[in-house]
Amino acid sequence: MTTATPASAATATAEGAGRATGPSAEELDGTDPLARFRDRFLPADGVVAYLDGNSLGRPLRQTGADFADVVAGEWGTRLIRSWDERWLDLPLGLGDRIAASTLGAAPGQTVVADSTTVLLYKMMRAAVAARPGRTRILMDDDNFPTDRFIAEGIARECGLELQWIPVDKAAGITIDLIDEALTAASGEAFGDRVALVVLSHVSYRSGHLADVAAITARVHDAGALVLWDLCHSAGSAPIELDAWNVDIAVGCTYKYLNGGPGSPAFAYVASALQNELDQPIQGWMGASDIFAMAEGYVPAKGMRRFISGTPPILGMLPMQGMLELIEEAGMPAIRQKSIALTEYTIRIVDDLLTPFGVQVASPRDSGERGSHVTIRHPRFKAVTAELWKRGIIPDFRNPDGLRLGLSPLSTSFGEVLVAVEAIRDILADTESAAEAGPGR
Ligand SMILES: Cc1ncc(COP(=O)(O)O)c(C=O)c1O
Ligand SMILES: Nc1ccccc1C(=O)C[C@H](N)C(=O)O
Repeated sequence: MTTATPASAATATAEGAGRATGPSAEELDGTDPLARFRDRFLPADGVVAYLDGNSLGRPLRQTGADFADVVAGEWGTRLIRSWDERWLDLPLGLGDRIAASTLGAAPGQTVVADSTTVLLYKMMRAAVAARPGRTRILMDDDNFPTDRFIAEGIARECGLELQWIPVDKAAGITIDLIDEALTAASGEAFGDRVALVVLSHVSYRSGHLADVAAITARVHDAGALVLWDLCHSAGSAPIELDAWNVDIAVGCTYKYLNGGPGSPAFAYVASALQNELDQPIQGWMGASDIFAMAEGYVPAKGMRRFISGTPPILGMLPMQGMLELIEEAGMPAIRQKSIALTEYTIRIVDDLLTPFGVQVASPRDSGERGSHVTIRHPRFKAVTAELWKRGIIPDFRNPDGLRLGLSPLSTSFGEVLVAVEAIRDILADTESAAEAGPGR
């Protein structure tokens, strides 16, 4: 790694923001077929560039009015009657809508409920119980903390072993890694100790996009179930859960589905598997006859059984507005814009930041990349703090990763340029790291 002097950095600047090697941000914004959608989001005072939609998507302009309508109407006027008229069916109806527009899944396999964490718990517990006699959960060691922590807890609770799959930082989760892990978990037959494999479609750290179809097929060769975490792909990358033969998937709705802070998550269970899975938080809303007030729990047939208690109806509102935008734009165009944004980001990072020793941690092949680009530098914790002061909002992930989250419907190429130029300026200005700022 070579660290440039400010003088060589200035040379990079003089070359311009990638203009030598491709179209400028202005040109890209000018020809962006999805540019019109940006105006549908609420402007944020003092924010110059918002590059954290992979953590919290922006609200739509219409969201405030949508809330006011529901407070006055469905809640304020229809009151308790709204449960029968709409709300009881909303977790499944909205699930079907997310499934159709973003998950490549037929109706009746997706539900909206709980937080991602709670759904991960319910689904992992149900899955391991459906493979009795198998004693291992496999998970990549770079998975998001909540996934890892939930698996640790379930392993302890159920007397199972948690086998970590060591992720190759350069290549992400590959079929070879899965093969090796399943082979290591073989007794009489390939992978026969494994009950469940849990992986993320897009890595929260590096942005690697996993080959879900191929990996799922290999897990099935071992007779195990697979659970995919779709938090970083739902709404930004193509997903074909039915065609890929996925068993179970869970994802959050506050990133690229713009559901707002704490909006409920979704879970998908392939129809053939649904009645085989018994989830551990057996509340009345997932029972076969909700209002029977029965003595004992009998799970509902189908996806309703994965609901536990009263669903957070208000938290489901903003994502409904966002789904309209997604349906209007279509996932193929959204993916195209996502690729254009990440390609542009990598191009100008190469141009402007490589002279400072910045490295691109995300894959360079668009086919292997989700919708954020992670760049690395030892001083990025302090740089992120300074960016936030200037109204430029990416995020920082320990130990040295700065993530540039690119939301296809709300992010402009101009925002990326402003952010990367600011990173260059801060790196040029600061000699040493200041241990401060938002770090997680
Ligand atoms: C891959 C992944 N899983 C899970 C979560 C979060 O779970 P929860 O929505 O319960 O906080 C996140 C982000 O917060 C994530 O990136
Ligand atoms: N839900 C949050 C609440 C507070 C701060 C961050 C988050 C995130 O979503 C983090 C994200 N999952 C990540 O990939 O780091």
